[in-house]
Amino acid sequence: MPHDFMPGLAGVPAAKSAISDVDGARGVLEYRGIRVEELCASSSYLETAYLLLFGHLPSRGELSKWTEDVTRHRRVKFTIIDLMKCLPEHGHPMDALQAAVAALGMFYPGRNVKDVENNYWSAVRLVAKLPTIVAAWARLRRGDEAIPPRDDLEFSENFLYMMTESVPPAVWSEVFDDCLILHAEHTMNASTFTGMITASTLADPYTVVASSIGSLKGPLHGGANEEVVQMLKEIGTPGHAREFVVQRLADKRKLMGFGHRVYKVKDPRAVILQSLSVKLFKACGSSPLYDVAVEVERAASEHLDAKGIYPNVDFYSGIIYDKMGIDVDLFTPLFAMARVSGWLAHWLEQLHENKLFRPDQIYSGEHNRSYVPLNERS
Ligand SMILES: CC(=O)SCCNC(=O)CCNC(=O)[C@H](O)C(C)(C)COP(=O)(O)OP(=O)(O)OC[C@H]1O[C@@H](n2cnc3c(N)ncnc32)[C@H](O)[C@@H]1OP(=O)(O)O
Ligand SMILES: O=C([O-])CC(=O)C(=O)O
Repeated sequence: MPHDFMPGLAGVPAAKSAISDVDGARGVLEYRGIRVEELCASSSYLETAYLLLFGHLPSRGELSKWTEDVTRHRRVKFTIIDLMKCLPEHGHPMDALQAAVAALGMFYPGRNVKDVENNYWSAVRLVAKLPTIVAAWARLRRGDEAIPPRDDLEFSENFLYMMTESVPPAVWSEVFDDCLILHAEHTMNASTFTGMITASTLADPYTVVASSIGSLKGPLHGGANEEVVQMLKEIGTPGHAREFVVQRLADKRKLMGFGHRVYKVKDPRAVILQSLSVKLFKACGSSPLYDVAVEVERAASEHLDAKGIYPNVDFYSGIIYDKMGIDVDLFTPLFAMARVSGWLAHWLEQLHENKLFRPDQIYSGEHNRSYVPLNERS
């Protein structure tokens, strides 16, 4: 049967899902029907992860069990830390994260994905351990020891503590937790789709998440948050922003952190992240990067608004992380440790009615050619 070819599968539904929804024309993002603005105002990352994974807001008892389960599984085995110590310290943190997550799967039973109880514990472990791995790598590569998690600290507070060995100011944890909520899920994006393809073979969840991490790394997807801050640093001052934007577009190069396959207005997450950065600056002083970013957005709007290209989730997030002193190449791992709940939600959803992903192709090569022996080839 002939099919229309849609490059990048643009607009082609690849799954039915009740996890999240994007209205790209109005700039609305909902998780399980609840707008992200409301979740940032009232929920926590861990509660939102539960909502994504299990489909409903937890009762008090469910939330306390989930929080306790995740908290008790934050530690990673010393052999994982030893493995990370063997990786080259100049390597990209996304590669270290991918390797560590793939290795995690060798320690835990995950192969029988029909075992619902085991799937629950796999989700607990992955949500719990990714931050520990990210923070451990941030320290190990500088020659410092990894800091073990503290059970008395909440999820985001504990992550920032493991990065620095000091308990962060409350506003940092609040802002960071909202960042995690905003990065937790986003319908059929490339890394989620990658994970679903892997999951469709009934591979274990560690392998699913490791493959999603690989996909998130690329600069057209999660890797853009790192490139945005590099771009803002290169621009240097707000006064240079307009000239930079004009030149970049004249060179037919993309502005990082702008544009989206689905949103044709400013990404609602960029709107919230921008206000979160202002909240952070009120508490601990501004960032020159923010002033540059605002000018880039203003200059870009003169050229890109007409094409429906606006800031996406990656545009303002890095400014927040940079202000917290987090290294630029760790920004995409932060994205991954939030998105793991979305990846796993799609994994669990797909297991209910799994069908192996095996799309078709349109062959554009030749047929019936003869093999030419090596000594007869020109
Ligand atoms: C978490 C996330 O994944 S959010 C996305 C993060 N990625 C980035 O920020 C990287 C920069 N942005 C992009 O590369 C793109 O906007 C994408 C890949 C995100 C989505 O784009 P697609 O739907 O594939 O559209 P595509 O890349 O084909 O662009 C369509 C047109 O808009 C232009 N365009 C898209 N994004 C940008 C941009 N950031 N800057 C300038 N022009 C752009 C393209 O040049 C193209 O123009 P043309 O029609 O004149 O050739
Ligand atoms: O939906 C997409 O294509 C990319 C994105 O914004 C995300 O994954 O958060």
